Amino acid sequence: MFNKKKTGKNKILQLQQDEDHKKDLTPKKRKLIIPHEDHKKPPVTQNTTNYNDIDLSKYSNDPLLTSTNNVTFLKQILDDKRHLVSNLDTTISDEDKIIVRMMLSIKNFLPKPDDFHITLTYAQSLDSKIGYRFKKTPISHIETKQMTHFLRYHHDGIVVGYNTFIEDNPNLNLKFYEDTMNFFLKKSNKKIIPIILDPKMKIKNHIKEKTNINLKNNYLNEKGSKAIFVCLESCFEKIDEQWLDVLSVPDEIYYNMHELFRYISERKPIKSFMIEGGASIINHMLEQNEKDEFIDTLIITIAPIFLGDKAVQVSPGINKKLGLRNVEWVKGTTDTVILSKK
Ligand SMILES: NC(=O)C1=CN([C@@H]2O[C@H](COP(=O)(O)OP(=O)(O)OC[C@H]3O[C@@H](n4cnc5c(N)ncnc54)[C@H](O)[C@@H]3O)[C@@H](O)[C@H]2O)C=CC1
Ligand SMILES: Nc1nc(O)c(N)c(N[C@@H]2O[C@H](COP(=O)(O)O)[C@@H](O)[C@H]2O)n1
Repeated sequence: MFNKKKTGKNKILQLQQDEDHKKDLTPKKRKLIIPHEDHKKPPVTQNTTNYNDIDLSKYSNDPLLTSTNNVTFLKQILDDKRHLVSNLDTTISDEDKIIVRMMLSIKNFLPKPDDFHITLTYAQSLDSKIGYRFKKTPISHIETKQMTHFLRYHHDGIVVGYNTFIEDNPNLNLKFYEDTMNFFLKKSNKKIIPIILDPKMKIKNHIKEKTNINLKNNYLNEKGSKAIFVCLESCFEKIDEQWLDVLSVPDEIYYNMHELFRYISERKPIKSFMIEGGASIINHMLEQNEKDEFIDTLIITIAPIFLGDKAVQVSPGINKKLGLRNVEWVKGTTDTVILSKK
């Protein structure tokens, strides 16, 4: 994941990696087959419309849409272009589609079935900010948001820190699945498991005070899985709530992120973890990854915005330059996504 200093053995290793990296960059004409439930049906009348011609701006002037608007926005696109989308059972070139191209670009960065895998992913501004306090801050464009949901689809568990749970009241589900993914993936009842890192078990008081919790509503309305709150063994208390389980972790393991995820995966049906944030969790992971390369994939969406000094910042506590290797960039309409793997 990170480039090591080029000395002695490391230098050879790095040169080898550079060579491998060059190979990765060799332009290839990829044949893109979209998994689709109608895939085997004979092609319907070929439509020559280029998806790059879709005028996204007519749906909204502001690329910074809220999650809810994103869904509406997407529905509009799909409704308008349904006749085209239903023809996706042909082989297509990646120039032809905007959202599809994003999803396909991350194919080589996805977890392999049944492998233990850790993905760290988040969306940031140009000034490395990931949101305002207590205000769910849309950063990603519709395409990159879609890509994130596609990523979610390929993981068993989605992880956030307690502050993100409190400040964003997130859904952490596959809400775009029904809207879009049906067009790209075989139908499945796949649900991702929300995991909240809550060492001190603050959830105990929170549920007494707050009733409108999206994770709870989603579970009760069958729109999401039962959440797992992960706490320190020394802080464990029983909670009798249908929508959540509490997993206690030995105190000496808890803050070692690699060991923590291994511990969870040995006790829950979760092999692949997608960690979305917030800043403390991201910083901590990046810092620990420098010594123990446990992050398999790092995917950062960079949006063409500044959020300013009041926003929450990602900046690991390191005192040296840290580079990524095995890097690919994917350019969207407004955002750019950087992908890196071990
Ligand atoms: N743009 C994006 O992609 C995302 C943005 N966010 C934003 O991040 C902000 C929250 O970030 P933070 O305040 O930094 O909180 P956070 O979400 O990182 O949670 C921090 C809390 O997690 C717990 N924790 C458990 N293990 C930990 C560990 N190893 N290291 C650090 N904390 C650990 C502690 O209770 C700690 O107080 C919110 O404003 C949210 O909107 C969150 C996720 C993604
Ligand atoms: N990929 C991405 N782009 C943004 O613009 C974001 N604000 C976030 N935030 C993360 O997504 C969570 C919200 O998830 P739901 O849409 O409610 O399922 C939020 O809590 C952050 O983790 N991510």
